[in-house]
Amino acid sequence: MQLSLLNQLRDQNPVILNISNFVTVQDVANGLNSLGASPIMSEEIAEADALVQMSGAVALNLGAFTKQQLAHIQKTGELANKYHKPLIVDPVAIGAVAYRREVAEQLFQQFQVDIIRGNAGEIAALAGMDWQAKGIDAGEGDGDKVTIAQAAANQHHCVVILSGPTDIITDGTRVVQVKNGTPLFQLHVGSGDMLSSIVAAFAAVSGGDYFAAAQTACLVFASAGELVASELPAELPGTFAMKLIDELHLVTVAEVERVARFA
Ligand SMILES: Nc1ncnc2c1ncn2[C@@H]1O[C@H](COP(=O)(O)OP(=O)(O)OP(=O)(O)O)[C@@H](O)[C@H]1O
Ligand SMILES: Cc1ncsc1CCO
Ligand SMILES: [Mg+2]
Repeated sequence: MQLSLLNQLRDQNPVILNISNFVTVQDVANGLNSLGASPIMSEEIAEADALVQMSGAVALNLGAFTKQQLAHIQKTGELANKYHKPLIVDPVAIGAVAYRREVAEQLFQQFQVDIIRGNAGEIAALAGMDWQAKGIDAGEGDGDKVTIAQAAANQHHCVVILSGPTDIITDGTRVVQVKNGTPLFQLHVGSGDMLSSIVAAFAAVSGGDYFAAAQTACLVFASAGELVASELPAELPGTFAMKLIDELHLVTVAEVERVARFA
């Protein structure tokens, strides 16, 4: 685990270009900003070239797009490849909506993604494995999640993060499991979207080691949430979300090391 990447991220303050969804865009921007990166969002294809060039990494969220926005998403992914910027995709709800899955598969033929971050329902869909996803949620399935994540990584030639109570990070061969977190994450819509953009921020400072970036991002984010939850007097989703933003700013390498549980 390369926790020194957290300090590098804060020192370098990389610009992270996000095509977000309209539901969680502000959480994504504030999560990145609070952690120590510099978010920029865009909905205009005419500025895509300039924005990709100035960015340290690009995060594409497939949460809620129109056909026009899809053209923008595709162009931005192609530009990330052209300018050799780390490219992260969050394939929201592709396990539940066939149209989204087809769109995602078409996009993955237009550009090479470096890291895909999704829940079990989304990653199972990518791997072509049986799973009952439910809307944006992971849903139910009895397949082995490590096998599913490895299959998705091998099929898409990238690092895959299958997030949930345990985050599984794999490049198809190597596997790391981050066991930190809190069920409160599930009570805040956009926890996954925040994680995906934070993965991009770590990728920006990783020197091309996307497996290390993905692990460290998962550990820092889940540990921050766990630290917040441990101080709350009850299950308070609104307070959790607010304090998570605070904790992303405050959390230190030493604090993450103290609570870290991974294998
Ligand atoms: N039951 C849980 N216990 C501990 N941590 C959890 C739990 N569920 C999710 N997490 C954490 O929540 C974060 C987001 O992952 P999750 O799999 O919920 O994303 P998601 O389903 O895409 O969320 P959304 O689409 O609602 O934003 C990760 O850091 C993950 O470790
Ligand atoms: C609720 C919701 N619907 C489309 S995107 C989104 C936020 C989670 O990505
Ligand atoms: Mg999600």
